[in-house]
Amino acid sequence: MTAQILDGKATAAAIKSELAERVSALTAQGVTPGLGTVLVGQDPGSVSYVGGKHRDCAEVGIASIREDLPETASQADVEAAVDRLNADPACTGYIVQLPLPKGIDTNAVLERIDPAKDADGLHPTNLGRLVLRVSEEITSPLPCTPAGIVELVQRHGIDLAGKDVVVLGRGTTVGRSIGLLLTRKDINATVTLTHTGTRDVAAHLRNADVVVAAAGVPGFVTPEHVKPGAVVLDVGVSRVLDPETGKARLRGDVDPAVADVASWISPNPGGVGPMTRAMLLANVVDTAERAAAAATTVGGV
Ligand SMILES: Nc1nc(=O)c2c([nH]1)NC[C@@H]1CN(c3ccc(C(=O)N[C@@H](CCC(=O)O)C(=O)O)cc3)C=[N+]21
Repeated sequence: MTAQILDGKATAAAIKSELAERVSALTAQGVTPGLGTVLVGQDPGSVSYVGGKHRDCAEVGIASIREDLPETASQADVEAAVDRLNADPACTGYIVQLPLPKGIDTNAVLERIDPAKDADGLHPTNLGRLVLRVSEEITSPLPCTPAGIVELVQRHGIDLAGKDVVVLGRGTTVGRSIGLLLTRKDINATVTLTHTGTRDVAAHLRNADVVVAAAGVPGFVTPEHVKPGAVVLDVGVSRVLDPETGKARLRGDVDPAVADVASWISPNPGGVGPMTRAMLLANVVDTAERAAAAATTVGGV
């Protein structure tokens, strides 16, 4: 068996064209959504992701605002950049690129983001809303990678209701939040979160209907780990040195041979990464639409 491909690139392109229409409608009302980014330092991965986000914005008509700070930036410098974006009416949503350099208190920075402008959905208020709302509609920004995974799977016609999902990794952007989304009543999956303290990760993996691999360990998930017919999402991104070329290349958490066992697999690159970026744009458009609606309500009836 060879798995079918969860095509993140094509799905993200479809979402971007839907968003471009909503951006046109907003622009016609005199509102231009604007994405801000705070980038501290010159980590090649972060520089490339942030660049990609601004290219995506240009594609759908979202304005871009950049705050690029040196590696040596202090806590106060980073917080001042956050304050500028909070105050800037041209910025309707923004992200602080993670990880921040050592010595910066990441949680203090994330908590300083105006929750109404939180394009990453990582502000405690927005994560808290996700905790509180199990069946009600969610009208606050969702964490981009979990939202992108759900969208990718659903747009390929896969139903997650009743499925056993095993998540690898307890990072902020994926592992710790995806269960909140997958266990909502409209999705209804059962979620097991595994991490470096889990006694027998392989045993959990072998029982999973769906694997979300976000451990950041290249090639961690092998064919022996995967139940035949399982759906496998490869979220991890590591840069590894290719011994043949001597150049760094991207490697996911999933051994490509898993495609012989799984029913569906997300390629990496070309899977969850482009979906994460599309969901970031969706959050920016959503927040801009809400801000426009609030402005109309205040001025009108
Ligand atoms: N505040 C914050 N929010 C994030 O969402 C965030 C972050 N910090 N820090 C780092 C991780 C990682 N991340 C990726 C996004 C897109 C791709 C992506 O589009 N990758 C392409 C390949 C890109 C390439 O070739 O370099 C792909 O998978 O096809 C990858 C990784 C977002 N993150």
